[in-house]
Amino acid sequence: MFEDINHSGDGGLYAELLQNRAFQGVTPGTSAALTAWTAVGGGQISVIKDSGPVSSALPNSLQFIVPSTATSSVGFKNTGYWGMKVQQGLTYKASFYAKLPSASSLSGSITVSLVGSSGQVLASGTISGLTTAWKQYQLSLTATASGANANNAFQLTVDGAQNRGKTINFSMFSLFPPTFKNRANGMRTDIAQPLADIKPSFFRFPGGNNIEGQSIATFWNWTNTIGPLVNRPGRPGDWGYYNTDGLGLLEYLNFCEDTGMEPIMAVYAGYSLDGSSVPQADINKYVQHAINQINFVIGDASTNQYAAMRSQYGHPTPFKLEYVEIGNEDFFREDTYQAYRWAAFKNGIQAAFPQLKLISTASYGLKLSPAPSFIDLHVYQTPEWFIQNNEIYKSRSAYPLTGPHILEGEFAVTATNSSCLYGPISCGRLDFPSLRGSVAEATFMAGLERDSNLVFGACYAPLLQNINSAQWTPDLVSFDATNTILSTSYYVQQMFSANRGDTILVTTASTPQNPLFWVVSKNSQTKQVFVKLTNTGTQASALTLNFTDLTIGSSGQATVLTNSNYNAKNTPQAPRTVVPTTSTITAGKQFTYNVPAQSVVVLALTYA
Ligand SMILES: O=S(=O)(O)O[C@H]1C[C@H](O)[C@@H](O)[C@@H]1CO
Repeated sequence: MFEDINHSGDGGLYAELLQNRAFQGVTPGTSAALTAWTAVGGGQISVIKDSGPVSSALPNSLQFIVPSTATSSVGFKNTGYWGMKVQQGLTYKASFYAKLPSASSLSGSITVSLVGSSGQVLASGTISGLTTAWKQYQLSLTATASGANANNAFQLTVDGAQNRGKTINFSMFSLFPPTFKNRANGMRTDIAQPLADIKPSFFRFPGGNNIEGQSIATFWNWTNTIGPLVNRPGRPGDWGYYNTDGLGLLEYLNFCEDTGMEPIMAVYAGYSLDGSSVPQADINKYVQHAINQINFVIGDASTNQYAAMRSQYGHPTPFKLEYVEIGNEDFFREDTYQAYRWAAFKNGIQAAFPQLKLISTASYGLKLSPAPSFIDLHVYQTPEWFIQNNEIYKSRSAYPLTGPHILEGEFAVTATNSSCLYGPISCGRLDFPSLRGSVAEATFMAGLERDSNLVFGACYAPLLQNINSAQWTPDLVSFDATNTILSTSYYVQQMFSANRGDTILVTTASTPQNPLFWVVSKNSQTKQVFVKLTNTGTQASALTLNFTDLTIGSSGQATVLTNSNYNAKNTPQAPRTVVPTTSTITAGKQFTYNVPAQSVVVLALTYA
């Protein structure tokens, strides 16, 4: 499940290295408008509302003035998102728009470089040919040395003595390292690769809260997130920072394709976080907006104008799309969801796309018409809750198969104190996932797998956090400009997802369940059996497995996540405290496996 929370996108998975690259959403003339930008050599910089902006989407420019007393090189630099990684041998793609606001000429060229924390030049190039018209300049910068740390910067300078008193306006800067699968405007490789390594089957996006807008006026409007970056205005995100929307609808879809994930795409459903609902009289405009969004994804480019945009931007064929989510957590405004919003979107979208599976986001059991066939349920709880509720969906009377099928679209152990699930660290909130929490999540997930005739998908949330700016902890993967920290819960997601059966095997327990929990499945393609086990207790426990119907190979692989400290965590200071270990075990039609204390185990067996 992905949304731009904790700088998951801007400053995270989206590989743009420059923060505040286009002065979106800032107030000209303020110091905040210059976030991440600083002057070099006495250059004078300020953000102005440009009378002749680079585009209507980007009204602000960086105005740079060479002091009349300049004697050496002067300019400015961007320090990235709490730093930026510069690696020797990598080629960085830099670009920006520039113009001379009044008839003048620049003597010499602009030097564009990557500089280390003590000013050493790590890469450098020059551009020239500025005119009084906006023009985009692009250059590749190959680093001849690595930055000693993350405190590197992207810098532009001119010869001060030669250009005293001159003014240059700039906008839409960009600096990209090599990206995941070399996608233009793509993803940061050392975050995308661990996500791909989970072998996820789907990607729920773009929210979560971040689709809803703080107000109706600022909902996630997909049309502002496609096309050339210079035409993307960005928007005030729902987690306290402005979203550039450089990571937009097509970038999400390309990422899904590059990692083999199927999108579970949300559409804005007319409820925003200030509690407002789009009035019934206006709702059909938003339904059409959603239909257009879906046509961008799966429409016929030869007949539909929004599908034609997809083709124009590089993807002529439709993407794969099976599920569309109607809003997010609309249980906060069940009155309007029940009265008209659900029906408007369900009926409107289903008429246009009969094959799509539409997911409700209201409470389970809320009477909706038409009745939803799919529903997204969220839970943030304590380790004990997840263990005690591992059979929550087992009851056919409480959850009939004829009722809505379930996406557990957000779940995580967030705290150790049930009266403080969303509170501060001081009252029991987790800063990073703990082994205890991850064992509890695995116990719950084993139950979801056992009930996968009702539960069609599950995903941990939130996915990512930049440790310099987190609004929500714990998160599956943490990072800063140079490091990525995979949590104990990350390993649980990976162990469960990468070892996936297509058929659940019924088991009869010879020992009491608690503190042992399990789910057994087989993959009829690979002829494998997966035994997923948790031991929530503090003592190892021997488990004898008898396979009555299958001929099991004599050896298998055991992947184990455990630690003697039940509260152990992978943190920036100790990122690999708890990592899975894999070993070969003796298996067969009957064998005993000693399940380690406080552990998550996946036994991968073969069958004839
Ligand atoms: O403040 S919350 O509503 O609890 O926010 C939660 C629920 C929401 O869908 C998601 O964006 C967020 C954390 O993943």
